[in-house]
Amino acid sequence: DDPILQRFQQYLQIDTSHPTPNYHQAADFILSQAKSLSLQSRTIEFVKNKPLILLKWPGKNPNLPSILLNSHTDVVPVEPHKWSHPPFAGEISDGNIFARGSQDMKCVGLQYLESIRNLKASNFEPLRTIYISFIPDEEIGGHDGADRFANSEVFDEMNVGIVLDEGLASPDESYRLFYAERCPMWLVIKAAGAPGHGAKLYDNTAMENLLKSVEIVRRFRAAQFDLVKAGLKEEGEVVSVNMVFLKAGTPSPTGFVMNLQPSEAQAGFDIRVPPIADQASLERRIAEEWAPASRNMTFEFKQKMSVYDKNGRPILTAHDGSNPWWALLEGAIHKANRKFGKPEIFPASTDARYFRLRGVPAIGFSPMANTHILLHDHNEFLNKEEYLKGIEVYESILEAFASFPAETKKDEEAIRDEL
Ligand code: MET
Ligand SMILES: [Zn+2]
Ligand SMILES: [Zn+2]
Repeated sequence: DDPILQRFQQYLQIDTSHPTPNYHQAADFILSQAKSLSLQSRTIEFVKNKPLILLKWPGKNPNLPSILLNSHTDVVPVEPHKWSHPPFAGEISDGNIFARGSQDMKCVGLQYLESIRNLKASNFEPLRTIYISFIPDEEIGGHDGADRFANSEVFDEMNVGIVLDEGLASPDESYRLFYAERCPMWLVIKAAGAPGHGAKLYDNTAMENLLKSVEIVRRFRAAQFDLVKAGLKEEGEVVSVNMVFLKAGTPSPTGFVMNLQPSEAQAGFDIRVPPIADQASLERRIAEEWAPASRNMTFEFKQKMSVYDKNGRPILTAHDGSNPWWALLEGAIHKANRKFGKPEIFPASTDARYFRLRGVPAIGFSPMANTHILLHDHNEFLNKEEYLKGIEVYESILEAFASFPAETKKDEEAIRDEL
């Protein structure tokens, strides 16, 4: 009956899973929390019925670039019957809190707020303004969420100097820190071919055309995976390709027509491309080898983002001496008696890329050590001690970030503009 855990459970109990996330209920909950914390709040609907909640804790020097703590309110769907605990109850069993979103990423959203609650209770006053955003639609690409937000006047006026966004759990004792992420390319390839009798052997059927491609894609996948298995590359440094659907056949009332070779077949792939990869050559490979017109194939992208910014530079956040926030973050984690690994490229995708694209440094971090990676999996859970420890860690981070005096280039510019 710890009120901190009860608040986390309350948030987890709101079903914000796609395709029908209950965003309004989540918004009401966040707003009630903001009220209890005396934070300023506003609700912005860049797209109707997709509220974004923006909270603000004003700093003593409002001219300094601010800190943005970002999280998404939506979660991926569940197959409830495959869960050992109901996915929207937030039940605690053996000290583990079970729910969709317990790792990805309702934990982080509420840890931000709980750390602010503690800092306020200790009379901490931030030098820099702290914003906390709760954003819709991350799990379906962020187009009506972070993309709109990062490109809005609201965002410009916030003068954000650093964004914190989600990371990944770590099975060992070291937290993981992310300076970049792979970009999604969701590819559908389609094969066409002459239909015919199920008993006839002939060339150029849709199924054969598709399977040749699937074989080629699988070879590429294996080669990339081998680099990781051999320890030559990290997970986030290779191109991942996974087949996520196969669709073909002529439906019948009892299943599929068995003596007819279909005239169309398609397959879908979730591809993730690191910012250090040659995306253009991958696209050529897709057009020439994975879906060649010569084999009666076509392709389309359901989602595609460039790994480069408008100047052709890979989208990443500096993690060397040129980015003082990185050292501050490491120092703050250290001060909270936790360890961290070397900077990584996030293997999936997050909203952070939209902020990085605007030239704002963004670090991916979810304070979950000693934790199985269960995001998007059945029985997602987070240990309650680990959750509580994360709150402490954010206190340490916010103390460091919000007290950071004017030393970055952007700070100097802000102060010069003011004079
Ligand atoms: N965060 C989700 C993922 O990585 C959605 C990203 S949008 C393509 O799958
Ligand atoms: Zn997430
Ligand atoms: Zn996710």
